Amino acid sequence: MASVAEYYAGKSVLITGATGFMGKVLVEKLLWSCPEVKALYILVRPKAGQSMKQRVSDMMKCKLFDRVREDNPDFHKKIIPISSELTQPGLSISPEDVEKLSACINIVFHCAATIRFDEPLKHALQLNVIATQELLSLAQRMHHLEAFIHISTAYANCNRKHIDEVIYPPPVEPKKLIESLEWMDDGIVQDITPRLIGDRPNTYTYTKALAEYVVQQEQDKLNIGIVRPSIVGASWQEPFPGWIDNFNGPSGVFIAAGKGILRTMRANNDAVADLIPVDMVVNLTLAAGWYTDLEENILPLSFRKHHVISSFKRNPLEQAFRRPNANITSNYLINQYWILVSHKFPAFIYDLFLRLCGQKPQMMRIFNRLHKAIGLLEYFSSQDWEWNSENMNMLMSQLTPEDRTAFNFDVRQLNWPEYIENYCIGTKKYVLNEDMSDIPAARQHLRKLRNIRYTFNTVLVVFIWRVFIARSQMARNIWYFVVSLCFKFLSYFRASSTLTN
Ligand SMILES: CCCCCCCCCCCCCCCC(=O)SCCNC(=O)CCNC(=O)[C@H](O)C(C)(C)COP(=O)(O)OP(=O)(O)OC[C@H]1O[C@@H](n2cnc3c(N)ncnc32)[C@H](O)[C@@H]1OP(=O)(O)O
Ligand SMILES: NC(=O)C1=CN([C@@H]2O[C@H](COP(=O)(O)OP(=O)(O)OC[C@H]3O[C@@H](n4cnc5c(N)ncnc54)[C@H](OP(=O)(O)O)[C@@H]3O)[C@@H](O)[C@H]2O)C=CC1
Repeated sequence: MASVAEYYAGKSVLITGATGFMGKVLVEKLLWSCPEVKALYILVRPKAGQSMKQRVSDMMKCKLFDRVREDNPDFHKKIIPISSELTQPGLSISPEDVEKLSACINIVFHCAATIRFDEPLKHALQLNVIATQELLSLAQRMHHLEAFIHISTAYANCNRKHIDEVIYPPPVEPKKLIESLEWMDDGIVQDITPRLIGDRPNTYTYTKALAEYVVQQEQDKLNIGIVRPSIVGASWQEPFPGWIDNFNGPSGVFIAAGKGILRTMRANNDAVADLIPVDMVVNLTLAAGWYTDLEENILPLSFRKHHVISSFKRNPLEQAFRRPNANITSNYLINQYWILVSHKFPAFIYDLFLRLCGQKPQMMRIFNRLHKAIGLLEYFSSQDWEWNSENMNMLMSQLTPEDRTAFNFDVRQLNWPEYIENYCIGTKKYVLNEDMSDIPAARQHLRKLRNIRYTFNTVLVVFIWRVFIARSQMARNIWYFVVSLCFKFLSYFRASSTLTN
């Protein structure tokens, strides 16, 4: 059997979602590790006033492509953008482009999706399900297609506790749902969405489950592979440690914790996050494409510990609101208590301070957004799942020793503390665009915050003393009782230590 790089040599690959987080890393890795790949056709839409060409050209200037650029300054010649809006009929690909793709594509990687948890059902269905159907129809017209790899999510079946490497029956027949939603206006769809998604937490996981079923329906006609990554995080090693470019999933949580905004979160302490580095997911995806005869190919990975706070204390973010420190609890009431004491109260005080300085209050607004985001993630951080991963182990065993290094997806090799440290540094450098040379100033800022906290606590104690103790006889009695008890304990301790000596 050919090595992975040999397999991709001379092949034309079609990628959807290439401008996204995972798509970019996939494009880079293909160019780097499979330099003989013939062409990468990427489906791109114009966005935010930028033309498709401009977007692709900006993407290729990104630091992510540094090593590829150094190795081959003409690498962009292999990337062929195809204009496509996936929510439009026929994916709005021109007839000429359809012809071109039908004639040359060997492998399809379908990464595009809406991953928002609050996406209206109609839109999530349009992009995650209908567009997948359209892409499968296009794939069937491709004369030389060898594999169709669909990126799903390990949470597509999160309504189950144990998830096997199978496609479960869909919650509803996708065709029927599409037909019924067609005539409904957005208001009605919004009203019935909770009933439709049932025991799934959001439209994302619901539509991803439907998409898997839609893909499976074509398994007799195409070589299908489905990859189910769990929570995709910053890169582990490639192209360099810590690459991340968005606030999704854990990244937003990490940043909020690093900025000292997030001080409490509801999570199951025994199963913090099923995190997997993006480069491992990409390696796995490329290996899945190489192993084309596979019927289903479902590959979840998991992670349980976080070292976020200590990492941010070593490498602080600029202008933190408070010192990083987060309480993780599975208890609803304790969490609500900390939200009040550590989120809302400091936000209120800070906004009051801003108002007094004649500025616009902003902290409450930031916390409201944070609570919305954390609330949406809570379902995933508070539960534990068991995933079967036999196919992943089997795939690993099929790789040559060289490929096991070049396309490594063995999560056991990860040094998690080191990975999380690089992840946190990555959020600082690539998401927030902060300079590493500012770290001494950021540390100084944290020291200042610590001193402010000490001063604040002292003032608070004196205040409580004045208000509650100094004015009430009963409080004074309790206070004297506590002090005398401490005094007696100290005397006893001193006497007994003298006796021992
Ligand atoms: C202490 C250690 C604990 C460790 C413990 C970790 C446990 C961590 C468990 C995670 C568990 C995940 C499980 C995923 C499982 C999948 O399958 S991964 C798929 C992941 N998908 C996501 O994560 C998407 C979730 N995000 C969303 O749905 C939406 O962003 C939200 C949360 C509803 C917010 O929507 P919104 O209010 O409309 O805001 P949005 O338009 O997204 O963003 C507005 C702006 O704020 C920025 N922004 C977004 N989020 C943030 C943020 N958190 N902070 C600052 N700015 C932000 C955006 O970049 C954007 O900037 P502009 O582009 O406007 O300049
Ligand atoms: N991130 C994660 O933690 C996880 C992700 N996944 C799956 O991995 C895949 C990739 O996720 P990720 O890279 O994080 O997502 P991103 O949101 O970063 O990327 C989504 C991609 O889809 C494209 N896209 C969205 N809407 C359209 C449209 N209407 N027409 C054309 N293209 C469109 C986006 O293009 P544009 O730039 O134009 O918006 C972008 O390239 C998804 O299928 C997701 O379900 C699975 C598990 C976890």
